[in-house]
Amino acid sequence: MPGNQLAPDIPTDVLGDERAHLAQSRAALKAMREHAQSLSADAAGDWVSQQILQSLLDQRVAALADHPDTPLFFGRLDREDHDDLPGVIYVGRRHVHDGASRPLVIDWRAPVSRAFYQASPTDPMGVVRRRRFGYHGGDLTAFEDEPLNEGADFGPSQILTEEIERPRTGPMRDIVATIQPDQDEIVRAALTQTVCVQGAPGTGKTAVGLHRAAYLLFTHREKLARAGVMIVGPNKAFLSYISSVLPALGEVKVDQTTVAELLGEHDAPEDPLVAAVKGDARMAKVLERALWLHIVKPTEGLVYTRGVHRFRVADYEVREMVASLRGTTRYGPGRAALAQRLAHQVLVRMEQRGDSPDDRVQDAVARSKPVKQLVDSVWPKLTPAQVLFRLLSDAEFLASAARSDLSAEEQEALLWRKPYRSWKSARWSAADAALLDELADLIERTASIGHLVVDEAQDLSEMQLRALGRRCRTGSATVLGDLAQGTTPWSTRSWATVLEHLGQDSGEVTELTLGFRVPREVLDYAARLLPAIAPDLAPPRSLRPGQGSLAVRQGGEVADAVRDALAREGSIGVIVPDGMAGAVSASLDGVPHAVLGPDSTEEHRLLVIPATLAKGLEYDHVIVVEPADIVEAEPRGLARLYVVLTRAVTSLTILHAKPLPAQLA
Ligand SMILES: Nc1ncnc2c1ncn2[C@@H]1O[C@H](COP(=O)(O)OP(=O)(O)OP(=O)(O)O)[C@@H](O)[C@H]1O
Repeated sequence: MPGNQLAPDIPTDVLGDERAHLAQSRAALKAMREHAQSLSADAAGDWVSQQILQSLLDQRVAALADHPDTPLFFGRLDREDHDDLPGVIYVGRRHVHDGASRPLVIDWRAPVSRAFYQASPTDPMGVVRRRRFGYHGGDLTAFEDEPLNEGADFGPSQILTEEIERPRTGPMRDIVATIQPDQDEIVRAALTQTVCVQGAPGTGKTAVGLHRAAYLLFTHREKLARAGVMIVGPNKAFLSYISSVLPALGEVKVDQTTVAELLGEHDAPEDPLVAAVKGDARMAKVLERALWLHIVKPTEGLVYTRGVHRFRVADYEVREMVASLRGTTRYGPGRAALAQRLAHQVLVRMEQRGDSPDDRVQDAVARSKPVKQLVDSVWPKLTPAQVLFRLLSDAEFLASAARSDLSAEEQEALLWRKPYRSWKSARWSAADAALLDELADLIERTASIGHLVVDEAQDLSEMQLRALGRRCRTGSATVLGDLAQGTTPWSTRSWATVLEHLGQDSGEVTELTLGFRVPREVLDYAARLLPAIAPDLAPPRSLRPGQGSLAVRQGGEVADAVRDALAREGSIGVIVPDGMAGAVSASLDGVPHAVLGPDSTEEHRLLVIPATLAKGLEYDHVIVVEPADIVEAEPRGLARLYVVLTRAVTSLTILHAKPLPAQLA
């Protein structure tokens, strides 16, 4: 029996039977949806409960929508029959059952579906035969059978090959039908396990991160519905590119955001060297000291008057209270605690006089004017902006906060050349945003969510990682990235360091090594840059041979290369040095296209892409203009070029007038 069977030589009655099962499943899903629509929220007692129930019912109805352009299932397992589960299982995007609660399709995330991704001739996991379906629109068009009980290996799946060779149009699609065993391991790792994935370009890191979010939401629905799941990507254009994947998997309640959106959209320009100091984790200690330096040693006690009586708390007692609170609480709650302790001491005095005040009296004393005045003078109310403003404008204050943690040169670099007049008029940089966030957390605890997925994590500063780490302090994270694609002044060289600053030291580092995007010829060419940018990484491997996918032309015109690409199928990205975007766009006069911006969300078949925005994206045909200028433009220009050269799915054309960088020549 052949390992693979594909249309057109398949027995049509097999496909006919499978189509009948699909039709039956569709009808059952329709009935499930109609049933959900018929349920009323009126049963809930009060108005608020009715609204909540109605919203849950609406979500349920939306989740039961049938998408006519994808079939309800993409795989089938025929199992050895020695448990309670059905002998035949159809694996799809969601559960579907008939009127008698008999499962017709089982969610890909259910434990029993795992064998669809993991079973192999050496470990069949109770599966006799795995069937994968090919489809066009919503219709089944082919199938491929793998007998798993015969011990023989059956080469690469043609359905997978067709899926990854398919021309790309529009936003990223889910990969649920073709998740590979090593990817599946990551997707299904336990919720408590933080996973860090190092992977060469196109190995599916982003795809895996998104599917992991969907898997966790399914498996721990109740917990994560409460605690929340968040995806953090490099910019809005990237988020727009990945935005359809989770909704297609039925998950609509996941926050997808950028670091800038999360920490505050501050963008005052800044010297990269200054940004690098601000991004260093040593700043955490400096900020902590800067905040607590605002506490003033109490020199006076408290006098509280009630009627004709005066109650005193001596200055040394106030000093003791402040000393005992310092370091045991965050700054904000510390203020409230000091007020309560002062009030408590007043109550003790009242009791010593023979009064018997209750808790309400203590609260009233804590809120009274003399207590507030004393707390404000000793433990002043502060905002993050006030503290950072002082730190960046007052050399003496910076020196006392920095101690020996920052060198004199580093302190000098941190101080604003032209200080702002007040914290209210200060303009903050992206690096400042992480410092403000650190201070905010020192003042009041940041709430933690259940699970955080961080993409392109190699580009985050230590302080940004700390900011993200706080947001999953009591949860876990999926950290995705590629050390070779680090382009910021602070890009990391080690995942252990990333996990440490994220506060997830026990995270497990794993690697994806097989590329699904970039043709081998292109990937091998780009990998010539690796010894210069990430000498410790092994060269990436590609699943796709892609003969003839690479063209390097000296003196070629962009318009000609674009015309050739337009004659073929699929999307086209013209990636240019940032400064050339306008000129290249002008040279395409009359050819419909758009220039990608950091906030772009519309779709275009032909895009001009500034090199610094290309990260994470992919196009069928990529035209890279003037690599030497891309390298020249920034300190980690070679890494930027590596990113740019690895965006192509089908073809890469390089146009250059200047000599190519030595590594590529
Ligand atoms: N198992 C798979 N089956 C089909 N397609 C896949 C699979 N894994 C990844 N892909 C596809 O490969 C392409 C690259 O995936 P993805 O963008 O997730 O890679 P990445 O590792 O994040 O790349 P980069 O480092 O360049 O950002 C995407 O089109 C994705 O859909």
